[in-house]
Amino acid sequence: LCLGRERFNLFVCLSVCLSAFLSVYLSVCLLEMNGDESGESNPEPEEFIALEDFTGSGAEQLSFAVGDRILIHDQSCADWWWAEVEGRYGYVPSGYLHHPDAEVEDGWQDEEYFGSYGTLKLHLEMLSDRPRTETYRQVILSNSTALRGKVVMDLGCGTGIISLFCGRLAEPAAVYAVEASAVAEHTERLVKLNGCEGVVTLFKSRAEELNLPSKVDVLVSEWMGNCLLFEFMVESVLCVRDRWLKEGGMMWPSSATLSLVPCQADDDYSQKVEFWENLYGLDYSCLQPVAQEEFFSKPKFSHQLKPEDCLSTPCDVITLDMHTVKVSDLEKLRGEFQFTVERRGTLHGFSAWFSTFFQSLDEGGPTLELNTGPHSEPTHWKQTLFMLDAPIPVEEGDCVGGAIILHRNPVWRRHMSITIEWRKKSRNEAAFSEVKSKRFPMWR
Ligand SMILES: N=C(N)NCC[C@H]1O[C@@H](n2cnc3c(N)ncnc32)[C@H](O)[C@@H]1O
Repeated sequence: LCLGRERFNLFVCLSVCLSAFLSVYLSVCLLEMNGDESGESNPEPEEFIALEDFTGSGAEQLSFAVGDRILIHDQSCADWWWAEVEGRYGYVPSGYLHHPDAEVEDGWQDEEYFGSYGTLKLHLEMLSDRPRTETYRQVILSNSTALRGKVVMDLGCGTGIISLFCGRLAEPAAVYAVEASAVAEHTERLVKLNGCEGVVTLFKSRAEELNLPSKVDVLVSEWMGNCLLFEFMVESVLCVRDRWLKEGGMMWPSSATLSLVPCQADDDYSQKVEFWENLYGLDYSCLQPVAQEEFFSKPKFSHQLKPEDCLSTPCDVITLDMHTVKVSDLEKLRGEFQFTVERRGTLHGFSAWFSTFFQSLDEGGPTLELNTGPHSEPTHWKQTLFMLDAPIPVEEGDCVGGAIILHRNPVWRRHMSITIEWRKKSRNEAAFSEVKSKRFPMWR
């Protein structure tokens, strides 16, 4: 009986503890569930990055620019989230936002990027570009004496032509030729075929992952993309500069500028927009806005700007000093401009191009320049055309002011968007028009 009583007491004890545990557990679950529904479970807002500019409509929606940090307070609705941007509250479209921790399979798209350089196609285009290739040859030739005994790195050497110029036209102590794509297989043979194996060492590697025998005196690279920065290979150049260039070492190019000019583009406008006005006697004009969006929402690469289509004297809007510019500077670059229109015409848009400059290793020696603008011998880059949505008639003496903003894509790291802001003041008016702007993704 005694044993029975003890067992009974034990049973009662256990069941009381168990029911206490269950009621605590259930209340915690309920709290958590309730918390999620009312959104109170995450009192801390989550930070997202804006992938695109967004202009909100009405008081309820927030406007923001690509790259802005957006605090999200409530994601209960799928498409519109309650957000805060710099102290302002409102709804934002969730599709425009990217969570910094979300895995992007490969923001650098390296497989696709280096794959594109693994065959001869792009190297043929670059090597066929005489102004480009001859400029680098002249840089090596005019610095051949000063290069004696120096250690040079050729970053992104491709088939190795700049390294071979060094080996054949100068007497450097060593040339480190660095190439990450499959074209490096051919570079090895080219170095031997041209008798440079004694001085040129090939590194088949991404430059950022290099382990070199020594630092270098000169870092030479042909890294420029459309609109100067597209591909953002320049980031690799700056990372290698910071890691492997000796104090006081030389960067070739030493500096780079982006130039801009307001321009006419009659052919582009007539072939892409006016074309729809009267088609075999039929009215297709309702397609003009569709054509505008399809053909003019992105920049036009390889545009051949004719000098007579320039409405003003071009101006340099952005300059990079390759010895001092930082990778973080590349996130957002802004350049202002103020053009005086030099002849009556139609402002269809703006054209951009770049120049690179190569300081001499000799004190006081000549700086060499590769200019890809409309007044120089055409290169494979040609120029980039940014078409506005509506042509603007202009007269001599009118003023076109504004800014160009290069915004690096926070997710797709080889891409950027270029926003052009502009306003016009006719020669007989005192005030400028309101500022208009258009954003051109290149390409994301
Ligand atoms: N726009 C250009 N001038 N592109 C040239 C790019 C050349 O450099 C190579 N390249 C680009 N980035 C890198 C890098 N980080 N490491 C090594 N090679 C590179 C690329 O494979 C191609 O051969």
